Amino acid sequence: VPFRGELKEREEQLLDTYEYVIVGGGSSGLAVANRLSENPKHTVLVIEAGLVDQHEDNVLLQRYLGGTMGSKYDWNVTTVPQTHLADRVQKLPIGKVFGGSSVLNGMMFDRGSPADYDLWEELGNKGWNFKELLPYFKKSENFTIPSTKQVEEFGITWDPSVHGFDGYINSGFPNFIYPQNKNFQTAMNNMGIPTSKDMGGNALNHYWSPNSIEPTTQTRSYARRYYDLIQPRPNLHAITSRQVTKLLTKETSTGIQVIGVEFAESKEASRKSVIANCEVILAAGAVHTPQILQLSGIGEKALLKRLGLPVLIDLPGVGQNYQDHPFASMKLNLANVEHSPIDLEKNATYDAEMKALFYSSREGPWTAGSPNAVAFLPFSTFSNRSAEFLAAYAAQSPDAYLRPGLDAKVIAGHNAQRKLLLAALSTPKVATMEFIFLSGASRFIQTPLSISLQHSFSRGYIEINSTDPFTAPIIDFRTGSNPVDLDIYVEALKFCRKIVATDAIQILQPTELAPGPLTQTDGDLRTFVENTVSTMFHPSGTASMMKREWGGVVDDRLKVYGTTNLRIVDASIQPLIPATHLQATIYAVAEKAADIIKADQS
Ligand SMILES: Cc1cc2nc3c(=O)[nH]c(=O)nc-3n(C[C@H](O)[C@H](O)[C@H](O)COP(=O)(O)OP(=O)(O)OC[C@H]3O[C@@H](n4cnc5c(N)ncnc54)[C@H](O)[C@@H]3O)c2cc1C
Repeated sequence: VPFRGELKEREEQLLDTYEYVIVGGGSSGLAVANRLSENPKHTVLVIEAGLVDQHEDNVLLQRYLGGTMGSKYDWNVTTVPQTHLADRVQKLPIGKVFGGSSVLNGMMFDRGSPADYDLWEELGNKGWNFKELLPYFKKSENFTIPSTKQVEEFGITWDPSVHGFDGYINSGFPNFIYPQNKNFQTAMNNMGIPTSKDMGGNALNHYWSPNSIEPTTQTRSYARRYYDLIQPRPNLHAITSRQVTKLLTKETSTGIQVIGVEFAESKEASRKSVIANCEVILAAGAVHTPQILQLSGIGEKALLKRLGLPVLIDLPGVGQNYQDHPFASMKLNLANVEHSPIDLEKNATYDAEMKALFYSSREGPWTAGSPNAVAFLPFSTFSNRSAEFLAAYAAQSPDAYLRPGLDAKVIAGHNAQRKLLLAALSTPKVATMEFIFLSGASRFIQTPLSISLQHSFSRGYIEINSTDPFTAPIIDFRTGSNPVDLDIYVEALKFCRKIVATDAIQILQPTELAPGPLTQTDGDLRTFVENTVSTMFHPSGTASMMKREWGGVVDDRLKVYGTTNLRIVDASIQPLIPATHLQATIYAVAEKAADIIKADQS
């Protein structure tokens, strides 16, 4: 697909000034760039640090899902050793490529429950609730209804009123779904857990999760479509392989004005700059947006002073409130399944046959890879000790397990979050854990039944440790720093065993490989969790939309406090991570952000 905006190769081809300069051509950045450049009078520049993908198989095909992690399209960053996870260092794949993490992601395309987004409004952000986000979920989406065969075989249902049908990102089910996914649904239903008609308006209990997949080619549908599919727009420019190194600012009577950005091709290359007449928009993702702010003198005063940076705006919340969905797995061998994705790796003849099938008809296992069978369960659904665990959180003092030395404002914000979370998690309206049946997905390990805590009380951070923009910031998830978080995994693992014990799964002849039959006590299961939990790749929350006195970084117009014209539109702004995979929410937020920016301009 040819580029429809103008992709520039050299700085000399850029204009000196643009109306809008967007930092980061990732999932949110390309969506916002598209919408802002709809007005031909508005010149828009996207600056992206990474390369442009070449439609390689490991980018486009579900068969090779996960194959870009660790590649040249990944920032390849790691955390500091995680104290509460047996001191393990964690890899954090994030996209360094035009399209950002949407190029790398696992293609699950779902939403949180309405109550998840309503929490954002309850935190004081007017207009940020599910009802007001729904039109933007729809605007970003082009949903393909399931085939008659899938409806008949799997009983997939859907609600057209919650989907969009002409947005840029395709969503739908792959042409092939492994039959054993149905066993997971039956197991859930037999345990009294219903199947949601459609996760779009009710992402709770068991549901069939769509993928971000293009229906005709059965390939990845990703943020590049916001760029590739538009008619030529001479007012939309993009430059890649250029890293923004800092914001250029000036003080005005109404606050700090960001007049442009500085960028460079490499650490050694000379710094270039470009001017923004209207606004600079940060879309660099939850790791790099706080890094850019801190490098530019916007962040916690003590940090900036320690590094000898000017303190333009003392905003202690920058880089704090890091949230993710930590992830653990029970591994199973299923002796009685016809096929699982691991067979593609193990059996070259079978793989070749399935490849031929894919290229002749876009059918078969090469179209599958991303999970479709999931359950997002409220706490009391999977544990009869939910009240006890929530009481344990409630009994903690607000700062008990936060990072030592945190600013009082950030602690106050966390306290506000925990009060809302404690109320929400005691209802059936918000999920505490995701359970994913990966027999139809993972091609690397034997069928995992994965679990992921959706609303950790632990909080991590992103913090520069150098004034060199080419040095990665410190990434500390602080997973499990609140011990109750890890205790909940033990409950979830025990529930996994109940799922496995159902007739619907027993018929598949499962053998538990990990944690394994010898790991039975709560203490041993907890040790297993500490030794195996990793990230689900959902960094968020590090420049949160919250009140300034709560450590917020942006207001509900997504404007950075203390600035006149700096917005943030990426995963950093989510004050509380919703119980879902993040991409659909990222696109919806970006669509809404574009409308906010347009409205404030006129
Ligand atoms: C491996 C993986 C699997 C995932 N699986 C799923 C899934 O199955 N389903 C789902 O819903 N979500 C999934 N996610 C999460 C989802 O893809 C992300 O939450 C989302 O894409 C983040 O969007 P963003 O706009 O915040 O950041 P990104 O899309 O990461 O965009 C940020 C962009 O900014 C660029 N950038 C950063 N710093 C600079 C700088 N200084 N100068 C210029 N450019 C810069 C980056 O290179 C990048 O292109 C996954 C993510 C990963 C990494």
